[in-house]
Amino acid sequence: MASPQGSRAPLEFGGPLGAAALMLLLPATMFHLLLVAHSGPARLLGPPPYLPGPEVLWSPQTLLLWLAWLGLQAALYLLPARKVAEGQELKDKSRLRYPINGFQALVLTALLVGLAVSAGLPLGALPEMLLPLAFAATLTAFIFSLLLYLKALVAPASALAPGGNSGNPIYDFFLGRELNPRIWSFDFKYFCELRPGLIGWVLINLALLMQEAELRGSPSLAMWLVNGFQLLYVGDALWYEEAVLTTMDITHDGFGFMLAFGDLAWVPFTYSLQAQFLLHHPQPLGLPMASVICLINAVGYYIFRGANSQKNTFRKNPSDPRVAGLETIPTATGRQLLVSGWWGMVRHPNYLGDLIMALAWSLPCGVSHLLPYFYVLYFTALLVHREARDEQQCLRKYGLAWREYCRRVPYRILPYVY
Ligand SMILES: NC(=O)C1=CN([C@@H]2O[C@H](COP(=O)(O)OP(=O)(O)OC[C@H]3O[C@@H](n4cnc5c(N)ncnc54)[C@H](OP(=O)(O)O)[C@@H]3O)[C@@H](O)[C@H]2O)C=CC1
Ligand SMILES: CC(C)CCC[C@@H](C)[C@H]1CC=C2C3=C(CC[C@@]21C)[C@@]1(C)CC[C@H](O)C[C@@H]1CC3
Repeated sequence: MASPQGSRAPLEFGGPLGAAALMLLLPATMFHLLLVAHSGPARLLGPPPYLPGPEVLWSPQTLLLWLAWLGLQAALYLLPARKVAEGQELKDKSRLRYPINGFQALVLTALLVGLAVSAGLPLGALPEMLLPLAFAATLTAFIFSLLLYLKALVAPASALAPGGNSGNPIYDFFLGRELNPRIWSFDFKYFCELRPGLIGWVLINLALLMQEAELRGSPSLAMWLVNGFQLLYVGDALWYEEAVLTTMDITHDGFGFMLAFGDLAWVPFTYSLQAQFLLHHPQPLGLPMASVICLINAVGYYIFRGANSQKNTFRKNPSDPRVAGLETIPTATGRQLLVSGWWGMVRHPNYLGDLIMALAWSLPCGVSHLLPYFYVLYFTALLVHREARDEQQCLRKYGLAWREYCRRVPYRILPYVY
């Protein structure tokens, strides 16, 4: 039996009360966004146009469709991978192995969807099903988190996450107790983080584009831009899938409601908000403005990819010629911290690039509504909070060396501002 050994870990997210509030607030926000996106006024801060009854939210066919989607992605996950990567060292000094076939899953999904559409599958009908689909995803996330919580009760103490084991059931259910819950080699957290939600997001975007084409004869330039930018982002995440193995979600956070809901429901149904908005609120966009927006996205992507690749290359092999010339700070753990290049500009250059891209995804929606800028606002809050969490973890890991890094690189995300 697992013992609640993590009571020493400081409570995050406002403790049990904060966790309980977030468990209500996050699904409520997601449904609010889905409802207002296709209402006439589309007011982010206004009331929803109506409160959906159970007949709108619940549909056994939609639940089956959602489960079939999860099943398809699980089957693609189990296909032979081009590479099997090792994760970070665990408490018991072992390392888990992960298949690297996410990009392959994206391509195979695209082929299957293409075949199904040419055989008459009405993909353009998907936008009408977003509410019941989001409900099915939320329900699945709740039940799944409950099963994960129960599974952790019989997990060995070495399998538990540093947080998420406070002894308070609400907090632990939210944060997740077990670090890498698996059945045989099937890793639930790694699977959920990158597959059903991320690929589902671009599929929803595509369905919205197709419905716009049905409604108006052809997709608008704004819709093309949003689809293109977000496909690039998802394709990039799956192409560089191995990098997710060093994120705090995989190495530090347990798998509980926060990540299960975030991965399965929040990502596909709220990250597609701009495309949902555009379907119901067409925006004129000329070529000059579209070019400026493409440039903003390109700058964001350049910083995001440059920073992530520089750190990943350095972590894999510090003597790689692409990073060997960079200045570093030694730490007591034997690892080094980069203090020049992208990581000498601010302490989280990858977040800066990500935020610039977030802005580029909203700009095609014009400036008449605040709603499509929800992602920028939410993402800024998420990254500021995430940066603070990472900072605490790095301070614990690297102590004085981290303080020295903060002295030499004083800004966190935005040079000279924050
Ligand atoms: N769209 C979305 O919803 C989200 C997107 N993201 C994106 O995912 C990506 C990964 O983000 P995230 O996991 O938060 O964190 P990072 O990729 O920024 O990783 C942080 C880790 O990098 C290492 N590190 C920090 N500073 C240095 C340095 N100077 N030199 C070398 N190593 C350093 C430390 O780990 P160590 O030393 O152990 O290697 C630290 O814990 C980002 O691009 C982010 O923008 C993240 C969250 C949500
Ligand atoms: C529901 C809450 C508000 C919190 C949910 C957080 C999750 C949505 C995010 C936590 C970390 C994530 C990462 C990504 C997607 C969003 C979640 C799952 C990426 C896969 C996005 C693409 C990047 O290239 C890598 C990211 C890793 C972290």
